[in-house]
Amino acid sequence: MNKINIAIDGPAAAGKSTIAKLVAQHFNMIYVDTGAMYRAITLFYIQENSEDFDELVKKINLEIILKDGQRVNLNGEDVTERIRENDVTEKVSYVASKEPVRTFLVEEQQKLANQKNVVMDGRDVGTTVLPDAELKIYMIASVEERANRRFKDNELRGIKSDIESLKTDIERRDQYDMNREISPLVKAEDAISIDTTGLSIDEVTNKIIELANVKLTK
Ligand SMILES: Nc1ncnc2c1ncn2[C@@H]1O[C@H](COP(=O)(O)OP(=O)(O)O)[C@@H](O)[C@H]1O
Ligand SMILES: Nc1ccn([C@@H]2O[C@H](COP(=O)(O)OP(=O)(O)O)[C@@H](O)[C@H]2O)c(=O)n1
Repeated sequence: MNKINIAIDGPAAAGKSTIAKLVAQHFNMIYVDTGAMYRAITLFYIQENSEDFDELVKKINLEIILKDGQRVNLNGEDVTERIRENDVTEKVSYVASKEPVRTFLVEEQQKLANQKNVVMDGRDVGTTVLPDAELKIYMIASVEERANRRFKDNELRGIKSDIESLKTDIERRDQYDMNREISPLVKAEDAISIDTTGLSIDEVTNKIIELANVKLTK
């Protein structure tokens, strides 16, 4: 069976990471959550309290550990859970819009995928990081559905939130991500759009496995 890369892009809480992990498990592929990398650099930005992004990307020591699910180490400290907290969520779209940050992380992400056999999720994977990915998915869901999903997530993580403010945050980040200058969130021309509103995790996962099998048997 030949090797492929799968790119899954879309707005916050569309279901990208959950489905990407399951697809990667099914095909024994490597799973990369690019959002976690932007969150980690945002945490560093908060810690350093500096707007000098050229300096930040030079100083940061970011380590992505890709086994049994992705762990993220920032300057030697495991921050995999910490980067999900509200202070990071509030700033990540701003930090992710900065050119030095994007150049640095896109290069890191491309290194992770150069052996192929990667399922990578984010906002610009199919357009910028892996434009030659054999399968590209653009995953969406209604704001209502995504706020409800993120609310349940936060409850499980012990993070305080409410549906209305989650809806506002999700719409804010959607707008920020879609309207920024550098590699905005947009559906790649050759991406297949999947609206997961009302679909179960299994239904979405099986759909992508089906699409991937077509590519793998070519
Ligand atoms: N099709 C689906 N139906 C119901 N819940 C889903 C579905 N896909 C994902 N979820 C749940 O929604 C939440 C957000 O999904 P996640 O994969 O983190 O989204 P994203 O990576 O796009 O931000 C998770 O709790 C996940 O279990
Ligand atoms: N490839 C990517 C991934 C994330 N991001 C940014 O990082 C933020 C957090 O990504 P995420 O996937 O962890 O966020 P959720 O969609 O899971 O809430 C997004 O809102 C984007 O602003 C990006 O710019 N490019």
